[in-house]
Amino acid sequence: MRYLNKAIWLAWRDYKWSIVLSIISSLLVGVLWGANVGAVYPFAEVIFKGQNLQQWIDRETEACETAIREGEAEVAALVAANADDADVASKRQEIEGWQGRLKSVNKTRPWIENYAPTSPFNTLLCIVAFLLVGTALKCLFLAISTTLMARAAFRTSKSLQRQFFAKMLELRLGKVPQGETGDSATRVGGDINSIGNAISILLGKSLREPAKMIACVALAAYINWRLLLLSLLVCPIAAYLLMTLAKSIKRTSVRVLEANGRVISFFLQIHNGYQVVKAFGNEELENERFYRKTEEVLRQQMKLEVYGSLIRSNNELLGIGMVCLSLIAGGYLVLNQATHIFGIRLADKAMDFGGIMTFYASLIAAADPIRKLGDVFGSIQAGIAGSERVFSILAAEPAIKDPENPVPLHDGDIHFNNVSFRYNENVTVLENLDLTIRQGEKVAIVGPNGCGKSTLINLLLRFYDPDEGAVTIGGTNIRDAKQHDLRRRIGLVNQNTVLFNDSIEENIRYGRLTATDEEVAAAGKLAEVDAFVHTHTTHGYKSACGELGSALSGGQRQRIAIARALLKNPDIFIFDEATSQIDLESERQIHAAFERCVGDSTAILITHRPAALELADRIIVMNAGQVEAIGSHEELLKRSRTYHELYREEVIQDRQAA
Ligand SMILES: Nc1ncnc2c1ncn2[C@@H]1O[C@H](COP(=O)(O)OP(=O)(O)OP(=O)(O)O)[C@@H](O)[C@H]1O
Repeated sequence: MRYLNKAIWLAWRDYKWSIVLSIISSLLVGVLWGANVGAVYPFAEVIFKGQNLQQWIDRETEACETAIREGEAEVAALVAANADDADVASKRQEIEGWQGRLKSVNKTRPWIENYAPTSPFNTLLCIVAFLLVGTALKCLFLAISTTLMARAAFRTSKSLQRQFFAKMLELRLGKVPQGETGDSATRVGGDINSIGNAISILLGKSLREPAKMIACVALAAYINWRLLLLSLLVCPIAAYLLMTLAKSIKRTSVRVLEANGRVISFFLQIHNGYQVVKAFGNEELENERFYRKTEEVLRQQMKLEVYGSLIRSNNELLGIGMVCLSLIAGGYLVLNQATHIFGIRLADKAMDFGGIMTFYASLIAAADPIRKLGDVFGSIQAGIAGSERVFSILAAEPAIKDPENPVPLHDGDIHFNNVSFRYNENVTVLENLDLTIRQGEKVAIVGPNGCGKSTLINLLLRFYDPDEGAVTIGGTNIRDAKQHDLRRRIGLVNQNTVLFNDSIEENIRYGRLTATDEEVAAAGKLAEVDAFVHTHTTHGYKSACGELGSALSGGQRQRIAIARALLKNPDIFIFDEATSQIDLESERQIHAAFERCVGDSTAILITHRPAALELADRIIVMNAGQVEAIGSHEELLKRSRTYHELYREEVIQDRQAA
């Protein structure tokens, strides 16, 4: 509940007035509900007996006065006969009951005499009009209450979604476990919606229905509080069952959310990797796996349904239990015109027909909100479960943070200073690595697969922080600068080029959102996007790239990525080459584009390709997380065994490809 309270506090902070007005409207709904039930009394007492209100008040006054007179006579007789004190006190209490009743009748009398209609039929019309107006007003306040609360709840859940999105971007850096995509998708979708739903129910229905219930219970208490207490005897048992079920509902709600996350993760994985599934003919297997995952959701959802129906039954039985107890006891009192059952006083004075009918009506009317509250339990528990999952993410500290007092970065050489790094405890990826890349220099980094080349770039971009050592630019540790200040200087074209599902033009503009159409076109031209955009696409730069750039080839995607990085006008250009996706002609075009685009910037090229090595002033050979050798192509062929091997393999591959 602690986390759901946080969500409620957020709603309160931002939408106070909506909530206040909604709560006032809810309370008015309750009052009007009780008032409508109160109309049963005049129906039973006045209309059924064919009287008007004036006749009724006269009859009431006479009945009270007679009862008081007879009671006082009985008390006098009891005192004279030296009867038991308790009997005398009990009789006196009864007289006080009638006196109280007479007092209220006398208070009402002027109103009835001045304003009430004189014929029974007109009295009936007035009661019907009161019912109609009361119900119309109740509907109006209900609409106001639900609309205002929905506004506050939905806006809060949208704001939570925005916070979650920003947090997700913040948290995706560094060595924190990232969780499954589907799980995050479930949190930002289903979980946050369940929070909104719970806020709306907690501050709406959960106040409105009890308000209705309280109004009815208050009316019942006014008529006969002792009988009401007797009716409420079933409440503790029902409350205990409710608490037990609430715990189970919360636990199961968490399981439903988690299982749903797994279904979505699996769906996304197969959705993206469908070609592999098809190519290996594993459709049956994946259908079977998906079936099992959805079965798990179904199992938990069915459990939730059973708990929900148990809560509804519990509440319904509570309502009917209250009514049954009062039916038996109240029926006995009225039929026997008694005030005691088994020697226990249950009424101040003998109850009349109208009184007991209104009492029953108010208990039945109180049972309806109790039944409705049965439905809200599941939603509130789902909201509690959802809020725990969402707020635990919102409260998480990012692994990569800006320093409290950031210093500005200046252009200059890049130093990897005795850097060691591991993604997990067991495997060291970079070990005591020292490397300097001079400002404006073009270097190529080569090395066998998995030797840590991309990791080096990840550290330079501060996607991770080194475990030991430091990365500096122009003598400043990049950890002392703002992340934005660092990354705005770097243009990245990485191995798995990610394009968004937008036009080619907009994907290029992503490098600098303020770039004009002309600047975008110029970057496209320089990066050789022009070479395919006019011949291979239907709408030129306006053509869509497809989801993750799926409508384009690997080489085309990389050229768009180069144009995008170029538009940023970076000080440092990083090009992590995905050689496997690209044929020799595309590779040539990409290298030409790269050479033209880099200009005076520092350029780091991660490649295996012999052709690309010609673009570099120096070649850095990495092996097993360390710099093994640095030099020109000719020097390295002589000095570095690793380089020699790599070069030979690539040249053979190129020959075969040609
Ligand atoms: N996010 C990660 N979590 C855990 N281990 C990782 C992660 N990324 C890379 N590694 C591991 O770190 C090592 C270095 O990976 P890196 O991507 O830096 O190699 P690389 O030299 O760029 O390889 P390639 O030439 O194949 O791209 C590999 O053993 C890899 O399995």
